Amino acid sequence: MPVNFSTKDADFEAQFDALLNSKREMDEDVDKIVSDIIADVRKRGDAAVLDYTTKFDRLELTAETMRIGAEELAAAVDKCEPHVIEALKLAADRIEKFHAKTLPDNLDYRDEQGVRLGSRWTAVQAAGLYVPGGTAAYPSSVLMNAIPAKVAGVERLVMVVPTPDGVRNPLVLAAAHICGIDEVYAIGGAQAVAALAYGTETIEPVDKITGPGNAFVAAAKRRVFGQVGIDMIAGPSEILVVADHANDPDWIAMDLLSQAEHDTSAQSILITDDAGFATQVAQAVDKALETLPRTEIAGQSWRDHGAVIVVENMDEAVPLIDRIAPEHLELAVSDPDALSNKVTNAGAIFLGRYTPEAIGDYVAGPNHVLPTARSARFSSGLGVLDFMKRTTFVGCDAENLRAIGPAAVDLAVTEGLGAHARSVAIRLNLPVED
Ligand SMILES: NC(=O)c1ccc[n+]([C@@H]2O[C@H](COP(=O)([O-])OP(=O)(O)OC[C@H]3O[C@@H](n4cnc5c(N)ncnc54)[C@H](O)[C@@H]3O)[C@@H](O)[C@H]2O)c1
Ligand SMILES: N[C@H](CO)Cc1c[nH]c[nH+]1
Ligand SMILES: [Zn+2]
Repeated sequence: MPVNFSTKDADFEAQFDALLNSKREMDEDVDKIVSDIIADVRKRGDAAVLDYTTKFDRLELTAETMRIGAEELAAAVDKCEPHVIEALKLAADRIEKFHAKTLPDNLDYRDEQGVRLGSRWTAVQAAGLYVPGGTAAYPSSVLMNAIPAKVAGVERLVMVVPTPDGVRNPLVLAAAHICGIDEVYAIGGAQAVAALAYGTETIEPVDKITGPGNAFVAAAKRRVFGQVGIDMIAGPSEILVVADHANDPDWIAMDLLSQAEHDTSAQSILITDDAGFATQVAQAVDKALETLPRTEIAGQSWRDHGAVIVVENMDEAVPLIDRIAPEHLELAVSDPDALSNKVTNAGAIFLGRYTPEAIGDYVAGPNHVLPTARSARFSSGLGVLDFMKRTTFVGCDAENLRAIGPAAVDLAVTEGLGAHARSVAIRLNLPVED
């Protein structure tokens, strides 16, 4: 059974803290396994990647066959149902349009002293895109990774995707082809992240690794940060649904299960102001679980990590939402804007009874690669800016260097940095007193 408690309970704070601190992904065992895998890939390169692929994905590859060639990617389009390709293209188009609107502007101006100042955005040169594939194939995650990278102008896109038992999902490959990715490797988990970060004999390292994955992928991204950039920790999925009694319990149950079915470590939470409605939803979840294809995974996630919290009124929900900082926040209430405007920490917000989170997973337009494990307190969903970096520039001439330079000389002297002081003073014929 999921945990079920109310703000009226005397031990509410203790129960809420236990929920916040429950470890769903980053336990020490996972971190140890991942650090060993990364060290091994650094030492043995391709051989280690191939060994772990045999171990975890149960398939024998070679340095040559781990790459999925451009012809296979193109041929995959014909293996998919035309209406599904159309759906993929509709999704791609909407995602592209949304992300294009988020391209940043450069800055170039002269300030009051006439000093030229500005900043300029450029794309990272090579990006590694992690597409999950352990327990389900995620063609949508190909789009969500690749499209912002393309919009940003990344030159080299390298996609990795595990293919357990050697099963290559045609729609994943078709999505790569449609997005114009031509360097794809059939590898996953920590070994793929390590290969992208450090390189192997076959795979050139990248500058930035993005994309979602399970606990092993999330831990590996944490570990390689610094060697490469990462987008964020996009680990096992989460949903927090805030729903009043005016909802259909079956709808809300399915929304909770839509994220539970991703992973046994996924987390679904319901906050409601009606205890009777909470019971109806819990019953509806049990009923829905009988019909779902991934009932084992969804059921385990719901039992082990699910939670139902009853509040006295919806205003009480706001600080709880901010403390949970969910990946997805669904506001199934009559005035979603009123609640939404008060929330600070959430990866993505879904407004109103007719905006199920799943619409954002596929076709809405904003990215579905989102921060999990409370990291929405300080990070955002994947976007164009994740594939770009900002360079600032400054241009002085003799006149405006004379206006602002003496202050720099003074500050350099107080920091005891004589060469700094002199590199400015020498241009202005100023004396320096250390
Ligand atoms: N936060 C987001 O934005 C977002 C988006 C989509 C998916 N997801 C999450 O992505 C995840 C997909 O998980 P998945 O497992 O299906 O695919 P995955 O590709 O993330 O992981 C599969 C890989 O995990 C590694 N692995 C599995 N068991 C291991 C073990 N015992 N030791 C070491 N490595 C091991 C293997 O290398 C395997 O190839 C889910 O948790 C889902 O919730 C998150
Ligand atoms: N809900 C996931 C992000 O947590 C993304 C996804 C992909 N396919 C379906 N859903
Ligand atoms: Zn999903």
